[in-house]
Amino acid sequence: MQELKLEQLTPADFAPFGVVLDKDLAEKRMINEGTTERFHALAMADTEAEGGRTILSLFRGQPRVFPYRITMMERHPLGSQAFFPVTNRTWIAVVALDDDGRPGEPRAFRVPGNTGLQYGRNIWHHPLIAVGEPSQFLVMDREGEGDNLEEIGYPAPYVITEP
Ligand SMILES: NC(=O)N[C@@H](O)C(=O)O
Ligand code: NI
Repeated sequence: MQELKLEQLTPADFAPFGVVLDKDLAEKRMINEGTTERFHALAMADTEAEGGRTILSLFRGQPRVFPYRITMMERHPLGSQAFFPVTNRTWIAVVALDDDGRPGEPRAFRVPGNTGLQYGRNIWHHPLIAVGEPSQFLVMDREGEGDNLEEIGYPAPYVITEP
């Protein structure tokens, strides 16, 4: 079993996999007579393939138990998937580039509780990894026809020793 080290998240490091949803990276607009700051267009959903449409859901993830084994990855061939934490708690994202139709070497990022991520369409990622306590996330992804979930196991598991 190979140890998967947690990396600090940077937009550049995450760029091959998707977009970091961070208000400080967004265009800020003052609206509503100056009473509201609009952090505009953190991401653009990519959900229209094969007649899909964008939906917004709420996930409540139970915390994973560590050491946590990464034994599989998934991807959504027809749409992007964005997670934004509602409960301000650090979480973990595990992603991988494609290697001839299978997930390549995974990378694990520690994500601050005030930061979200959008996985690009067809990007390998591990299902939600909540840490410490049940954690809620707004999730923007695709509803529609077609098979939008592909899951593949790793021949040998990776392990995240501690969050
Ligand atoms: N299954 C589901 O809706 N969630 C996963 O895609 C995930 O990435 O957590
Ligand atoms: Ni997913």
